[in-house]
Amino acid sequence: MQKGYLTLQDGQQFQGEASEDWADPIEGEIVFFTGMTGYQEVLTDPSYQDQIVVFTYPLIGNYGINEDDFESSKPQVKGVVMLQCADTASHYKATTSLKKYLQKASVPFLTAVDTREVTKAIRTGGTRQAALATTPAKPEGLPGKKQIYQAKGEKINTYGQGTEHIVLIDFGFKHSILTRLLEKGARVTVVPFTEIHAIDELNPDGVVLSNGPGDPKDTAPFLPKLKTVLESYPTLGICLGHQVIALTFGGDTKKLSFGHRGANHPVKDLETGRVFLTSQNHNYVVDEDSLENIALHPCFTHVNDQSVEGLKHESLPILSAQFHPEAKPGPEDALWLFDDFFELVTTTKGEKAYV
Ligand SMILES: NC(=O)CC[C@H](N)C(=O)O
Repeated sequence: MQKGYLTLQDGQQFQGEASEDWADPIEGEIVFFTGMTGYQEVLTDPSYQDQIVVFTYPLIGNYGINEDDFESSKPQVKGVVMLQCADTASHYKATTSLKKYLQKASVPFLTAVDTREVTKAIRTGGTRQAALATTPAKPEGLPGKKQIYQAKGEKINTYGQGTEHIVLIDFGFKHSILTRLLEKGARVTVVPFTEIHAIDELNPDGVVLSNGPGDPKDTAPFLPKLKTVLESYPTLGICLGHQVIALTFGGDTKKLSFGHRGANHPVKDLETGRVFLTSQNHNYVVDEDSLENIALHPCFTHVNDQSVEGLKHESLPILSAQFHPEAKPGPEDALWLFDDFFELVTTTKGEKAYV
């Protein structure tokens, strides 16, 4: 068993055991996820691209990896830090163990790390650059700078046969968003955000802006076209998609110190006062002060830190959520957001009033 080291940008170091057949140091932005389960969805969610994920739950991997819970075709994380990782996959659906899955995909991981201490360090000093290596090594890169999703070369694809035609703009979408839209009976065309100019030819009944990695402000070159899309079709924005909607209408985003990543984040609906639990994974939030003189208004807020969790447009059929209504991993308490969106789609269908 070879030793492994996690070193944070400020020099704090944590020792553990390194995964086999791995020698090259890696660097990434270190973040922590607090859910007890859901590691497969986390590892394959493109929003985690280039990040090193620390799982705060002490035992990870006990139900293995299955064929149903992939959010994309491969692990997207740069590295993984755990206290204990199960060698055996104890679930009837498991097709491989977590360790074998990560090793096969050449994703380095550390075990036997005091993940509680690492999490405290991230909570105190914030999300930042870190290195994983088999010898003590300080990260060289700049803290937290990631690129938005590299969608180059990806094609426009249509799924399902439904009557409502939804265009899902892909900033690095989770498969479960597509699945939820198909479950609602939609026909869904996935369009890489770099191909957003093609949207009008597709004549959609509604548009969904997906989640995705990186700083939402890096989408700036696409915002002028996005504005015409938002003014033309009922739209639902999820996570990065929500942040991008705010930016399009002149709002601003800011970075949280250590983000929200877990499966039990309480969110309040400002209209009804109702609180529901949500699945979350983000570093950035919409800056509430930036919304004062624009046509978007907060409709949901985070109960723990009062950050903006959702927006509604005052006259256009636009709805957005910072949390993940599709869940995966996490509670399905907010699935109704898709119903609200489809209501916007069906009530405005055929109306050319704002087209
Ligand atoms: N899940 C997401 O879409 C994340 C959005 C953005 N990359 C953030 O970290 O805030």
